[in-house]
Amino acid sequence: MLIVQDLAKSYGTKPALKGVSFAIKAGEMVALLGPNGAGKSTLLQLLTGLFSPDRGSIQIFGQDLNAHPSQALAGIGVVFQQSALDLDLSVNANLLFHTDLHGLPRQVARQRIAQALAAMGLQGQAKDVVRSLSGGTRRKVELVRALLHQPRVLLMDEATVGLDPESRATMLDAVRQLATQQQVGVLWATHLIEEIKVTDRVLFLQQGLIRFDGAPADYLTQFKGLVRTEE
Ligand SMILES: Nc1ncnc2c1ncn2[C@@H]1O[C@H](COP(=O)(O)OP(=O)(O)OP(=O)(O)O)[C@@H](O)[C@H]1O
Repeated sequence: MLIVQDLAKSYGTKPALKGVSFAIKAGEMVALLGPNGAGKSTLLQLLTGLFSPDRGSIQIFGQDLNAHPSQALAGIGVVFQQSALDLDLSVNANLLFHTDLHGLPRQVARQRIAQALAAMGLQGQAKDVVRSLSGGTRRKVELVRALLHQPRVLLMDEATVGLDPESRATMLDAVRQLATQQQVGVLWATHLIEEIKVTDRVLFLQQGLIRFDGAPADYLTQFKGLVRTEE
């Protein structure tokens, strides 16, 4: 679903990524970890096409991001830590804005939105203005939004930060099910042990390089001091 090869990026003379390679398979949920400044945000920004790498390549569902950006980006869904919703619009209007951007016919879009909201238990909230929703509900709407164009890869950038434990668990369950049942590949940036445990694999980034790529249990044995339990 996602193939990253020898990715490098510097800001001026300061390297942020020094040659990062990994792949994510269909249905695989991968935790992305690393201390502050490790290069996680840079990696996620490169994966979303926000800027170009100095070296290396990214392929999303067989499309090269550099050569075919719009086809490649059509295969990716993103939930950022920062909200991407318009607080003054209804849930429905926000979601339709996203499906319009992706060129989905309105009839298809309305069906998908209704189904996706129901799947997250939000069927009663379509007409609510986003500003009136709780943080947890807003984040669920963000997840619905990220999935409406049916991406093959989902990027979650510390998407549960600021949520209460119950909302975190709901998001985590929803994404875990999505990976397993719909074979979406997931890259989940986090610092929390609870979130790492349910993933299939851990990528640990440090100073722009992958220092660990393997099973969550092995990661936790080797690097336990570097992750947190829920605050
Ligand atoms: N716009 C920028 N200009 C200059 N340097 C930058 C810029 N963005 C990031 N950096 C530097 O690149 C390195 C990697 O930063 P990055 O934000 O990718 O790490 P991170 O793992 O996401 O950290 P955090 O967890 O603190 O967000 C750091 O040394 C950072 O200071």
